[in-house]
Amino acid sequence: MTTIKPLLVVAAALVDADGRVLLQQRPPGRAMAGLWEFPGGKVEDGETPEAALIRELDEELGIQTHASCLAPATFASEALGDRHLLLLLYVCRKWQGIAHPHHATALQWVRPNQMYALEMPPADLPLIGLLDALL
Ligand SMILES: Nc1nc2c([nH]c(=O)n2[C@@H]2O[C@H](COP(=O)(O)OP(=O)(O)OP(=O)(O)O)[C@@H](O)[C@H]2O)c(=O)[nH]1
Repeated sequence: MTTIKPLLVVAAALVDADGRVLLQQRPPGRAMAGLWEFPGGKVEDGETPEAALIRELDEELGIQTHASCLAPATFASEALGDRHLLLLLYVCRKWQGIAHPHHATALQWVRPNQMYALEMPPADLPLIGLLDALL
């Protein structure tokens, strides 16, 4: 029997005062290059999901937030190569600093209904309608 190891990833829908959400574009030379994704990344051993997301937001965007500002919103479950991706999506409306693309090719602020026109990872597609209904 094949054993499938889950891959735990956390990501944030950072929402601004106008209800727009921050997406970042994956850089060239990596899996899913050019696609637009929510900032975040893998949860490392010994980390809580919230600590991982706070770390990733600082590393990727240079913004700081707190676990109390991360509201669990929804999740995605999708085959990813020989792993199975479980992506926990949080909504965050409060942070310090201005987001800059430290790793991404570009950033953009979009309303959820504008995401349908963007190329996003397959796991993210079911999240669009859920975010649209939630925000
Ligand atoms: N951050 C983020 N990752 C996503 C999204 N959707 C999605 O399928 N993923 C996948 O979840 C994993 C995120 O981990 P990561 O960003 O640390 O992984 P990576 O492969 O880019 O970096 P690595 O060099 O650390 O392995 C990637 O396989 C990525 O393709 C999303 O909206 N945001």
